[in-house]
Amino acid sequence: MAVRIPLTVITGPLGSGKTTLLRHILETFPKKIAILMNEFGEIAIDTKIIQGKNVQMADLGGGCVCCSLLGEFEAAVNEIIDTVEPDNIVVETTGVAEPDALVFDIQESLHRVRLDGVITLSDADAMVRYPSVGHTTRMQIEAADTILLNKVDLVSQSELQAIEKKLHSLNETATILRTQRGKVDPDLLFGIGRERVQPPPHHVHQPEFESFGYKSPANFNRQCFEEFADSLSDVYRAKGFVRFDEEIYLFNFVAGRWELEPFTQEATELVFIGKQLSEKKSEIISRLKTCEQ
Ligand SMILES: Nc1nc2c(ncn2[C@@H]2O[C@H](COP(=O)(O)OP(=O)(O)OP(=O)(O)O)[C@@H](O)[C@H]2O)c(=O)[nH]1
Repeated sequence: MAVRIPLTVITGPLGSGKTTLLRHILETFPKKIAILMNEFGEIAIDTKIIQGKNVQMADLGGGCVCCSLLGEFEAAVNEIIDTVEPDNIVVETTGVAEPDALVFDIQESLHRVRLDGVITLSDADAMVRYPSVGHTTRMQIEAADTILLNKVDLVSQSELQAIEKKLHSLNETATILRTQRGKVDPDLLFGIGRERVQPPPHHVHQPEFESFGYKSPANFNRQCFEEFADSLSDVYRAKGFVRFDEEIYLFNFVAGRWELEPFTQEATELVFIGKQLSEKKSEIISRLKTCEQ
């Protein structure tokens, strides 16, 4: 029988640092990695962030691999194995995904891969600012073999200890590693050899978040856009690319904190994610449009 290719699932809440971790892995891990991404939102941003880094990618589109895309997922795994023969496969789930159905499906139905491990990112900053752990986040923590307690730069030592205690109470067996911007020795993430068998999931998962996208050929006024970002209180997560004065930046917004990073990309395209967002969509877009020049 052919050797099964190790597959690693990366999960964790919206904006916790999954794509940042992937960028770090691609810079530091010497093996041939193939990446499957499942994004929430109609415009695929993460795929574009990772593209061009000499890696084979497959994008599972804007749905949730945990519920509706299992057939598509299996086909994508088979295709990536046939075309690139990777040493390792990494799946980045959406932040709203509960990984149990995915883990079950990988173990039950995907005979060409072996689930090596589940890595769950935990957002230290969000855990301090929003201490109640929601259902999806709890499922992500429970599924983990390794938990990366990320964004340690944004919280105090005593807060970190309290979060670690909480994580340990939800998952006694996972290894917890503190990270800043996902910087961890990749050898600690691969070769876990998970043995825990996932029972069949029972729930019907309905993401409570909504999203919308916005594309524009315009140049944006930077100061106006920064004021817009400061006022995005109805949105939990926003990401994408924005053009100021002929230069494009990667925009990342998580729970009120935001960053801009110079990035090579074609045009402005942004995704906004939040609860009950459809009610606020037109107001958010009209505020954004005032920054077009
Ligand atoms: N201060 C700080 N910021 C971080 C750290 N890790 C990630 N970030 C920032 O957090 C934001 C979100 O990071 P991403 O890696 O895009 O998060 P994600 O989990 O892939 O997001 P989704 O795919 O939308 O769920 C970006 O602005 C990152 O630069 C960290 O350790 N410290």
